[in-house]
Amino acid sequence: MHKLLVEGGSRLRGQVRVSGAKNSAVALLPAAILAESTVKIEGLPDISDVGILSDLLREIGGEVHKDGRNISIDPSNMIAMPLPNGKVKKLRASYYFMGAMLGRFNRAVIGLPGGCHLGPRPIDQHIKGFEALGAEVTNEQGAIYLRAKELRGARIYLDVVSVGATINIMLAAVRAKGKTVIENAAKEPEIIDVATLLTSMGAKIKGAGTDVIRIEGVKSLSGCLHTIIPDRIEAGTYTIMAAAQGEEMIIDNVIPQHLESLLAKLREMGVTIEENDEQLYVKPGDKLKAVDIKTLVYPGFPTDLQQPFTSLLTKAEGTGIVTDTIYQARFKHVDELRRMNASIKVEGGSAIVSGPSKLQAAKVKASDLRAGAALVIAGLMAEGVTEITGVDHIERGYENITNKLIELGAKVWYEEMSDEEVEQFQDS
Ligand SMILES: CC(=O)N[C@H]1[C@@H](OP(=O)(O)OP(=O)(O)OC[C@H]2O[C@@H](n3ccc(=O)[nH]c3=O)[C@H](O)[C@@H]2O)O[C@H](CO)[C@@H](O)[C@@H]1O
Ligand SMILES: C=C(OP(=O)(O)O)C(=O)O
Repeated sequence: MHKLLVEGGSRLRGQVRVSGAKNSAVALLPAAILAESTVKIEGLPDISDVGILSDLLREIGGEVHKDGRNISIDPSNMIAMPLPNGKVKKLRASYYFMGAMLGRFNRAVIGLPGGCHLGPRPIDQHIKGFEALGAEVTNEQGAIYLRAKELRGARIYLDVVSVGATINIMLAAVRAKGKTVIENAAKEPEIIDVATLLTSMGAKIKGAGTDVIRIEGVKSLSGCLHTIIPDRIEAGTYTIMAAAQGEEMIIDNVIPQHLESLLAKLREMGVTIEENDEQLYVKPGDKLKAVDIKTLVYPGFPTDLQQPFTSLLTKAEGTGIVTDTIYQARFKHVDELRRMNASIKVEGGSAIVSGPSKLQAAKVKASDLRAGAALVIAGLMAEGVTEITGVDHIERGYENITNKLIELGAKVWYEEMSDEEVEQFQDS
């Protein structure tokens, strides 16, 4: 087991290239189950979630060949193999095997998903959708059993706007008989990306990216070639880093429109940001001004950037209030930032950050993926060498973060943890 060390103080400069979007990749891979010939996806991020999903596709009989960032998946010999345990528990997106396998085989057995612990993460809306399409769904000893004689299109109103439920219902509905309408659908760019792949496979989908998605079921889907969109959360993380500790930075391979809510907030703080088609140029002002943020569904401020943004606020002058309306308990990073001398309290579902604080290095733990990103940003700003454990969370979503940071002039490296440190980590 290793830990990540971050020596604070270096100013970052230069260019960083953003990888393919994790939250697209993790849906595009299971979507390939629905095809009858080879699906090729280009530009995948090299992260552990992608590795695990590729293994799961192999477990059910897929022929998966990975060549750097490109993958080819031949689903023709796949079978409805139950996946009640094991790797499915390691990530959130294994739930997409439910929709995709149901869509292809009319049945599936999938263990309840893992992923970041952000408070309760129910999947009732996914199940509501599968049932509306005609599946019988039971939870037996922590695994979801889905069975249908035949899937039939339906009108489904989501009680909660959910990225996962929207995509999962799309996956199950594209080969169902007749028309499906998903109302109150999520509008995240990753949903459009998945709909684009499915459409290239022959699916009939209208309205992805709006809150009403209409799907006309087709009998079969074929292989295709798809290029993934850039990761707006990775891009946002480096943009926040640039605001926190950059001299001048270019964030490359970005769709700036995907980050409007973040860019607006950074500009309000006094950060200079210029945009072109694929890049952001970021230069922090002499002083940063505190702002409030409230996370919302897309195109609102993304919950996945809330934790990194909280680290940035410790450097700003004044008080900033961070409210997460998607995951009210997504504040595990706050205790760790306080160990680093940040002045933050959590009150009534908001974190109140008073700045500026001179951060000090400390031994801290990444409790989840974006908490890890928040601690890396804090470590870059802090005096001394910050030691971050829980690195596997960070590796779920950030490709090659150390190399990318070193290229920007940061001093970061991995070290093997001692037996005593591993024990302490496991007990904490
Ligand atoms: C793999 C993936 O894409 N993960 C993203 C996805 O997670 P995920 O798809 O799990 O998140 P959702 O959009 O489903 O969750 C949004 C909100 O709806 C609630 N909810 C969701 C489903 C459900 O059946 N019932 C229910 O109550 C959740 O508890 C949460 O409060 O969107 C989140 C919100 O943008 C991001 O933080 C995650 O990075
Ligand atoms: C919460 C996240 O991921 P997941 O849904 O995969 O746990 C995230 O990407 O910030």
